Amino acid sequence: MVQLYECPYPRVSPQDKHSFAYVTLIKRWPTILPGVINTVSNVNHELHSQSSPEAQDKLTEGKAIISKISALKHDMGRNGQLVDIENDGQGNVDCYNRELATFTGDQRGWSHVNWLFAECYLYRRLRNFFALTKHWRDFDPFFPSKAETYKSSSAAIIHLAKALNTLVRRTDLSQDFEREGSALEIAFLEMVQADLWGNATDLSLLVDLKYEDLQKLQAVGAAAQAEQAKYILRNDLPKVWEYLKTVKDGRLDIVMDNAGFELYTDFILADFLISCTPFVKEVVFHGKAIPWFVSDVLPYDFTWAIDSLLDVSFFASASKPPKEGESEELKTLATRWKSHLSSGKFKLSVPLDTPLGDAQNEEIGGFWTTQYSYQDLPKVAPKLLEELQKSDLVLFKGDLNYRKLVGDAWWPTTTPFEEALGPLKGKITLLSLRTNKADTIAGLPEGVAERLNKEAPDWRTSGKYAVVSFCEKHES
Ligand SMILES: O=P(O)(O)OC[C@H]1O[C@](O)(CO)[C@@H](O)[C@@H]1O
Repeated sequence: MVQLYECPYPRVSPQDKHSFAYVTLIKRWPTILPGVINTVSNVNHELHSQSSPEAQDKLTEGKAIISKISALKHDMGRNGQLVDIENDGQGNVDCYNRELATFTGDQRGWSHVNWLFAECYLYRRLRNFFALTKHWRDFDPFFPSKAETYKSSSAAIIHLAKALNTLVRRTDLSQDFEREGSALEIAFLEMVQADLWGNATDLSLLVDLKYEDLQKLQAVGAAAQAEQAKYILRNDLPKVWEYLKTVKDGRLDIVMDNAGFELYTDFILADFLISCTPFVKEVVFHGKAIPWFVSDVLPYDFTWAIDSLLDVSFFASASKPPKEGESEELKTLATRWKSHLSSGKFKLSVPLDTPLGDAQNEEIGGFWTTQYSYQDLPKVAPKLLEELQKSDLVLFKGDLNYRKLVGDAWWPTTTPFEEALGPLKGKITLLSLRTNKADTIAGLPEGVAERLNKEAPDWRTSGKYAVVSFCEKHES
């Protein structure tokens, strides 16, 4: 077995009752799992009225999925042990089972196990229940909620479409970009911040999200951005800008997080860099192979997000539907993105029509749904590393990616971010855009954690604060 990186600090676990891991175990998973049961039950309900043998077969399988999920939830609640994942032919089973075998006694119980491992295992286990069936293999139980939240984001979507289309129409934008405070620099900062705060819309956290909350989270526009900049606890964007100015016609990779609005902001940033700057000529997007942490991007979500912008009926039923002319803005944007896809300027790292679960069988598409921290990426996924090394900048979106970058450990908060990357440090040029939704954090200036512990005790997990962390590749 590969020798994994040994973190000098303990990994977060629900054993610590003050941790967000504990809150997840006792409150969040017990909400997410019944949500999946509901979605399956709704489909089952429809099937009851259909008499075909196929429908009846599907119904029987649906009932079996529901009982497996209920048993899993029950196990969690009584500190049962994590059990081996059954082989379903979809990859990554061995890596989970191998690591699980190294946990002894208490370590294997839901209340004690390493949190990062347990969460990844949970989504792989859920996938297993569907993958083992004939009729539910392509079913994403989180799709309805992803689609609903995307629709509710119409106001911010329209705002950003107008803003980007205006920038793309400007012919003078990249003139004089070397100058401090140039128009291009200001636009860049705005687009990156939209992408950063796009990560605040996370369905796994916002299970009871109300429409008004969503609007607040998605506040966009220069004034809102300036206001929100106060909440960025470490901000490497000036360094990123200096670095980007040295890149010409480069490649950006985005290790995506959530579908819907966050994905939309990823597209916005990617398109801005391609259409308005000389720095980037292609963007490679990396998604997940299986339904993951509720709202992560699957191959289907990727194209669906663009197609929905072209489907006038989709946003027509939103609480803030597009006004006159605004559908045209969405159409202009989506048509440009489609042409980026056909010209190869936008690329998904796996074929666009990859069925659910299939990408798990390969290192490039499957690594993101393993349990591994990215500190172990060089050892565990050397081919993926080689691929990422072709990129001028690898952008990691969101909280889970951040947790994996720093191994989800209790680092002292002032530990340099580079150091927390362990063996990944210096292997690729990377930028992490993360709104804080879990305890682990590194790279903060002295005194920040102490101040916030008094002023805003939930600063590590509320999603209101953020960190923007950059680390350059060292030539070897
Ligand atoms: O979508 P993101 O930003 O990766 O966040 C995922 C969320 O789920 C968690 O993993 C907890 O379940 C947190 O780390 C985070 O709040």
